[in-house]
Order: sequence, then C-alpha cells, then structure tokens
Amino acid sequence: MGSSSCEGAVVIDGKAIANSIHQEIAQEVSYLWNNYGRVPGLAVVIVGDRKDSQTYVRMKRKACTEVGMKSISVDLPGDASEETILDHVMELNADPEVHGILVQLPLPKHVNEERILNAISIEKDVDGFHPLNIGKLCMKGREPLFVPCTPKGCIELLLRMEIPIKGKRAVVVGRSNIVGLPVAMLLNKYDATVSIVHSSTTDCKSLVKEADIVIAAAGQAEMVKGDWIKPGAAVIDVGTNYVKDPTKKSGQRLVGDVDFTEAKKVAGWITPVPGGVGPMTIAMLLKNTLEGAKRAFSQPEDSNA
Ligand SMILES: Nc1nc2c(c(=O)[nH]1)N[C@@H](CN(C=O)c1ccc(C(=O)N[C@@H](CCC(=O)O)C(=O)O)cc1)CN2
Repeated sequence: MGSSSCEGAVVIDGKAIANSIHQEIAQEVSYLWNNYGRVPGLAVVIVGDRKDSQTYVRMKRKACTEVGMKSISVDLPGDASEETILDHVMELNADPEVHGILVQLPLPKHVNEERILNAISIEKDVDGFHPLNIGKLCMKGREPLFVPCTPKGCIELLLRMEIPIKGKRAVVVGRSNIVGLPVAMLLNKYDATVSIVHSSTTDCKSLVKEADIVIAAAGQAEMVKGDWIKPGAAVIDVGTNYVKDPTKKSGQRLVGDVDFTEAKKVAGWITPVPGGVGPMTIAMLLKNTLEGAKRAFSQPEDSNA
C-alpha cells in the first residue's frame, strides 16, 4: 500500500497514505470519546469566496467530521475588517471545545495576515504559523507545539516510504513561509544537508541535480525537469498549478512543480499531483488537532477536564 511502480520511479500514493492516517486518527478520537467523553474540535475560518480556498476548507471540514472530530465553521465575507476577524480568533482562543484554529490563507489584501496569525493561541495553532512555533522549528533542541501541515506531510511521506533522510542532500525549490522555509528547517532537524534554491539562484538545475531529496515548492507549473533529477532521488512535489487543457470538461488540469512524466523516468520515488502531498496536508492538520486536544485533555487546569 502507498506506492506503485511499472517503469521508473516508485509513485508514492499520498491519498492512500493519508487515508490510513485518517483511520489511525479516527481510532484515537474514538478512544478519547470513550475515556474522556470529549472529542477534539477544529475551527476553520475562511474570509471571502476564493474558489480554491472554498474547496480546501470544504475538504478540511469534511475530513474533520469523518474522523469524529467536532468541526467549527467561521465564514466571513471578503470585506470583513481585521478587527472582526480578530474578534472571532479571540473567541475561538477562549473556547474550551476548540483545540485547533486554522485561518485559511491567503487572506484578502486589506487584512494584515501577520497580525491575524500572531493572534492565534500557540496551543491551538494547528497550522504552526505562529512566530513562536516557527521560531522553535528553526532552533536546535527546541520543539514547536505544531509543525506546519504541508511540510510535516512531506516528511511523513518520506518516513512512511522508508526513504532515508539523515546525512542525505536535500534541495528545497522555493522559500515560502507556508512550505519552502519550514520544510527546509524540518529536513535539517532530520539531519539532512539542506539547500534552498529560489528565483535569484543562478543555477538551480545543477544544485537540484546533486540532491537525494528534492522538495519542489516554487509555485511554477512543471518547472523542475527530468534532467534536473539525480537518478534514484526522492522527488516530493508540493505544486498545485492549474493549467489550460481544452481536452478537459473544466478547460483546465492540475499539475505540480515537477514535470512528472520526465522526472518519473529518472527518480527513485516521486509524488503525483493530484494525489501526493495535497491529501497529506489535510491528514497532518487532523494529526495536529488531535495532538493539541490530547495536550489540552491532559492538563489539570483544562476547564472541561
Ligand atoms: N491556513 C492555510 N492555508 C493554506 C494552506 C495551509 O496549509 N494552511 N495550504 C494551501 C492549500 N491547502 C490547504 O489549505 C491545500 C492544498 C491542496 C490540497 C489537496 O488535497 N489537493 C488535492 C487536489 C485538490 C483539487 O483537485 O483541487 C491533491 O493534491 O490531490 C489540500 C490542501 C494554501 N492555503
């Protein structure tokens, strides 16, 4: 389970791996209900009606109820003020039935994203974007309460596929706050030797070609070509780019940041898009919420304990 290979690389089935994680989580939720009479609660806040964000939020809420967690929805209009969003975050911070708070990104342009993310209680920061959680991710010997979901999903795929990380050369393509930077920090915690390449890097190709592990998170459709890949490398594709495709009913098709057809011939392992890292993002969100709830349930001062 979790992979297939006809020719070339082993294709990592992120959807199957995510499904088995959902089952593991559902069992733990049921244990919590039977022993504590409580279930983890996840609040997902969305501001505006971006189609992609609506889709991701729907998927998160559905997954949350499917594993037996409580889903709390806050849907705000696109012109909601920063103060209104902050008021909702404060209310969720104080709610003992909420163990995880996620504000879907990106937020509308008039909202100061940093101010909103900083307001989320670090104990409920299931996205792991609070500066204290990110700061600890960057420090030796410090453990954040939560690790961002997509980076955590990338590592979980490597671990479950038994792909070695320690002592390996890893190259992260892209340096976003959501994926590139935290995944680089996480790989470093797992003792890989990590480089980050970005828009100002002069020769991305030759750096990527040295990597045993490639994490492609540049946000550019099929940017990483087959001849960039070292034979046998593990290629984890985080990209979600919609490209025009007149053969599809919708007129578009989802592709990653890696040229899958080419790279599959060279790599040792590769994730597809869709069906690779995307489903793991949601599985890790559930995992973070479960961890947050377990921490809360084990605290004597927790008002519902
Ligand atoms: N607050 C956050 N906002 C955003 C995050 C995040 O981690 N926290 N990440 C991204 C988008 N994202 C989750 O929100 C996300 C992206 C993709 C998928 C996914 O399962 N994709 C499927 C394909 C779905 C489709 O057909 O469109 C796949 O790859 O198989 C899940 C979550 C931005 N915002």
